[in-house]
Amino acid sequence: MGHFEVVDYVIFAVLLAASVGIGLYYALSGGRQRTTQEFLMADRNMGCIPVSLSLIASFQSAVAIIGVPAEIYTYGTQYWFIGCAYILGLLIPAHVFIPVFYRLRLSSAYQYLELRFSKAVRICGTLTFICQMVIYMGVCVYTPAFALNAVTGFELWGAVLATGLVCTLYTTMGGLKAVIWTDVFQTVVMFAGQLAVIVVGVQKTGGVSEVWRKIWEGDRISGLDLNPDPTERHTFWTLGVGGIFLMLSLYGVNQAQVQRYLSSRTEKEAVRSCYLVFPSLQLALALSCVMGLVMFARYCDEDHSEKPSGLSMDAMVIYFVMDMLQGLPGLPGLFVACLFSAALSTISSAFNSLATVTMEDLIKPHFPAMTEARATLLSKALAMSYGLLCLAMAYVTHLMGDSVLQMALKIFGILGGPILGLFSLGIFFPWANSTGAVAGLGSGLAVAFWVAVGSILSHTSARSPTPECRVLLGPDNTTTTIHATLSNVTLSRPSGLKRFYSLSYMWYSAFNCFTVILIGLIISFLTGPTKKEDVHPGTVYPLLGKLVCFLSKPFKKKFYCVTPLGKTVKQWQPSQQKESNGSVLQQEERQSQAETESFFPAVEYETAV
Ligand SMILES: CC(C)(CO)[C@@H](O)C(=O)NCCC(=O)O
Ligand code: NA
Repeated sequence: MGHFEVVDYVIFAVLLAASVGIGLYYALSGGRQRTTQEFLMADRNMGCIPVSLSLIASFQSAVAIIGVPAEIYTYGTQYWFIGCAYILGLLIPAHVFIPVFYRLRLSSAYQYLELRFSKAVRICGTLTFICQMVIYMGVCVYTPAFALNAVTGFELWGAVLATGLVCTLYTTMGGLKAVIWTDVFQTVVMFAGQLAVIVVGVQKTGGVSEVWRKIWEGDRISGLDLNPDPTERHTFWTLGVGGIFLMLSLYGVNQAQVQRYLSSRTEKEAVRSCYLVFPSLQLALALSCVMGLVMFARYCDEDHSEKPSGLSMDAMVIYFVMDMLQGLPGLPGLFVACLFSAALSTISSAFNSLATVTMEDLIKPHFPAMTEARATLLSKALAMSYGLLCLAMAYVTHLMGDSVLQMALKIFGILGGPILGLFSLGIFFPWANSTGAVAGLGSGLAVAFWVAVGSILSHTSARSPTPECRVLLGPDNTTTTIHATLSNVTLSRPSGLKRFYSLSYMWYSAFNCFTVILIGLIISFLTGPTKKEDVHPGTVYPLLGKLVCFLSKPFKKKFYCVTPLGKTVKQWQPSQQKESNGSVLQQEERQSQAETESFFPAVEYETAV
């Protein structure tokens, strides 16, 4: 099993070489990466197409390429309903988070936390983000190397090292421009590899109708599961509603994505790129779900005995791919390139965003006099050290033993959920104060770890039955017996604290986000809520104001704690002055604008940038 021919190695080598080539190109062209503006922000001059492809690439790694088919193969197509969460999960970032962040002209999303709350909140947020991305990176580097090694004997740590080093090289040389343009190229390779497996797989399994018949008879197409039980692992509610919060934490407030929005030429271009993510992300989801279905059709009526035993479901996906692509020179290489493209594009985004927050949030504030040359050099050194750290994290992942998809989504929920809560507290609740924010984040993280560790220790993490496909395809009476036994198992539910621990991991983002908001608001009201005039202009999205705008005027005024965004901020943006000059402003807005301007302490951030 798993013979690579010369052409396969060539394709893989071309991928790595092209990525390094793009890095080299941006190291030598443009401003030659001599300013942090270029290295970390791509000169704020990107168009929407590369940005949108780069946005999908950030969180679509080999984890999704291997993990989603494994999920579909084992549990059926219920996971596909996460596609419903993409609608609000992208509309809200496009119309709430992007306007707030873009108009403040930030470099790092965490600058927002200082403007809205205080330096302490900013540092707490940054540290949480660093933990999240470093742990996630470990999973990303490890996954393709591990899966390939299990099936093909591809050297495990060699592959980990190659990924880590190549990625560090082009990220360090070419900055965000190289990261975005390699993402574009790598996303195309990723789609091509998945498509190749599906086309060849369908052909070898007997054509589309045969594949469909097997999937249908094997009961792999899941209906809409509307079970409201929050401990049920995957239902429409956990995926379609819980998934929205997962998407918000990734596409709304994650630095890797915010940095791409901020690198866009205009705010409109940033919003457009967010919209363009929708079809591509649906395509990515569909490709990996279909791959899982084809894998099912391929193996459901086959004897499993010839397969290597002890392979995890994730490794089984690679086994399937190699099984399909053997004897078609170049295609195994294309798939390996697909896996590593997905991984590289994610890891490079992580390196660059980590270098950015470390520089902008942890180092620069303490050394305001640092020269641009030194800051850029230091950013490069940071990108490189995170590269080495990620190799170490790959080893930690090696010691865990969850399915990789579940592991990645849990990390997003446990650490990303509280970060989402922190930003939401600032953006939607003008009363929240700095003490409340720190307390909220702290308790959010504590509860998140409590539930996560509790679920590991009590082994009650909600699990659906895992039927072997062979069994389901057996004679009718066998099928019914098995179903009966399985539903009995599902009926006995844990109680008390155990039930709390068995909360579906798809709810982690939402649950942890709400903990932060709730505790944050309680503590804020106890310690004295922030007064309207103390809120930094442009940092609050008047959600409540918009919701009650049909009510009476005094009521409306009460809820508009901060000037509606946009108009005000454009006023003090010298570069955008022309745009707002022409617009006719309402009396009320003009009034609050004057009010707002007087509260701007000459906007240090503007002058710094
Ligand atoms: C981020 C989502 C959930 C968006 O569908 C998806 O890309 C996914 O499941 N990602 C898993 C993490 C990863 O691929 O690294
Ligand atoms: Na990726």
